[in-house]
Amino acid sequence: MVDTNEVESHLIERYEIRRRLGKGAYGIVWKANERKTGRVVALKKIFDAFRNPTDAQRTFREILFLQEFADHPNIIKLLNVVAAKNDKDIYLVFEYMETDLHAVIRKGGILQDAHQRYIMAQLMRATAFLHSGNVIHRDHKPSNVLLDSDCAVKICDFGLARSLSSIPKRGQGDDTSVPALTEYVATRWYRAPEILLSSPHYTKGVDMWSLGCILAEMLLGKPLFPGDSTFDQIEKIIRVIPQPSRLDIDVIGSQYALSVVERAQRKQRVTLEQILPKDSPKDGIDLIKQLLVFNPEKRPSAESCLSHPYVARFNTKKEPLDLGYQVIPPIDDDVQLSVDEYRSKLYKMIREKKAARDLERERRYAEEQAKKTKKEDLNRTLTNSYPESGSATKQMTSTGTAPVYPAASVAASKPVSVPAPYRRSSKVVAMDKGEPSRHSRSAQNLAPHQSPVIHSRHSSAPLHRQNTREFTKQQDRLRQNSNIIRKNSHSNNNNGNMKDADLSVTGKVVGTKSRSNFVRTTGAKNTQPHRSSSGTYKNMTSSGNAARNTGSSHSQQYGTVTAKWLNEHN
Ligand SMILES: Nc1ncnc2c1ncn2[C@@H]1O[C@H](COP(=O)(O)OP(=O)(O)OP(=O)(O)O)[C@@H](O)[C@H]1O
Repeated sequence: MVDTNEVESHLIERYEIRRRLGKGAYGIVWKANERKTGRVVALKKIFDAFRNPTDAQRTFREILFLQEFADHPNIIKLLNVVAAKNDKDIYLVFEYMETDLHAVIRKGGILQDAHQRYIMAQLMRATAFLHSGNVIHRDHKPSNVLLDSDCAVKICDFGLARSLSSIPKRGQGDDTSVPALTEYVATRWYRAPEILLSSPHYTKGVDMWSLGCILAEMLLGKPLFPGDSTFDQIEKIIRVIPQPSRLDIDVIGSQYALSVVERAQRKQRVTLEQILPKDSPKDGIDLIKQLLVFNPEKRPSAESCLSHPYVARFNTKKEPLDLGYQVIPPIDDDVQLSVDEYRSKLYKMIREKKAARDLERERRYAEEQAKKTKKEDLNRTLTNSYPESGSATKQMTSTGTAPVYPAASVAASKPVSVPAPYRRSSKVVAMDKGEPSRHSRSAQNLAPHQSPVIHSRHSSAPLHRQNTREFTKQQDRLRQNSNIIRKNSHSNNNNGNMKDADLSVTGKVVGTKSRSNFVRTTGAKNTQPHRSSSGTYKNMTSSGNAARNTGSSHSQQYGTVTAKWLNEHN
């Protein structure tokens, strides 16, 4: 049973809440139906979105970047933003996805080699798109990789994303004159060494590192570097990756790096091949090795990874890889504004974006209408050029009919064509009608550009499964898994209060006592590092932010190596 008290009445009027999908550090996500259209959506309620400047900044970033990157098929689409009446909470309406990569990996035995490659290819494409806008996601991890039954990937959770345009780069200006590049509180297991070592320089390489960890996790079936403290994390990394040279260490510009790395090097080394399953694909291991190198400058870009043999087969080149401009946030990321400023800037940005979108829709509609009219006129002209059809000259003069501009809402309801293999929504409709083609695909036997199907959520599609017995088993497993995940999620989250201890088995961390101090309790995922609700860059000099930390040294527990830590451990 869904506790609809958690959702305000003006939302209930628009959305029928079906069930809870997950609960993250910042809110709850439900599956819902938009009453007007019947469309299935995911409704995320961000509790107290403007509780303090740090949370307000996170909310601002999440919405800003989601809006900027909405046009990529591998990035979750934000359909709507609805403010709560209390002016505190905020509701984000997303397209719905069935599960996430963390849940699928944890279940085990579901992803075949082709699925893994296809997932990586999509992650690379999404990341290349973000990077083309000069933005880093900074929180790539399996639970932020949403999946559907076609194995289509959409990355979510942009709360930590950051534009590089506002980040000082080496050699530009005096490092002491810019705000300290501060603690980075993303999930520890996927965190690049330079972040762990408090480098003041962030590059797109931080995302590439996380992608290497995700690929290794898919092959291994569990996290590659499940560090239980910052130093343990560094140690686990250093014993596996190639030894960094002095230059590699210097490159990240961290004053702690050399001593910490030297200390970590005392641990017995182990190779990736020894850790990963024996039947791991060679090209997959090669890609991981390229991504998991100490020096961020030596990691390949997302775009160049798409030519790597591990993913090249799934590089469809159908959707844009280049945003075409750099995203420069209207607010400097290094300056923290007041809660009210963030709120009013956010609402203004949403209004402006909406107006721009409506205009763009009208423009596109007008363009289509003009094309249609031209085509019709041409047809008429051709028909009339036969003697019995009348005068061609007469027809020619009728071209150029002024397009009719429809209301934006009408234009908005026009279907958007999405290139294969991302035509999930149209395929879902087709499947109900018994479309045979895509679902008879075996994961091993794919032609270039074909997507492997994980499972179908439509039990009424037997046609597609006749010659894919093993696949059917997988599909059932995933479906069951999905049900278990959702069920457990529901039963475990029976109290909608973010402040109560809770565990969602969708693999999301859920809040305990307060959002600034939350822990996982049991299970593999539960030992994952915690994220502070501040979840963003935090100025180390800011006492306000420090106060939100967990009491002990937050940076030691979740963030980066500090001078204090070094003193205590050397
Ligand atoms: N569009 C969606 N469709 C289906 N499920 C979703 C969708 N968005 C989120 N979820 C589910 O809800 C979970 C929490 O979502 P999300 O990561 O956005 O929340 P969060 O509070 O920012 O999480 P975190 O604790 O990682 O910061 C996801 O892991 C996923 O299982």
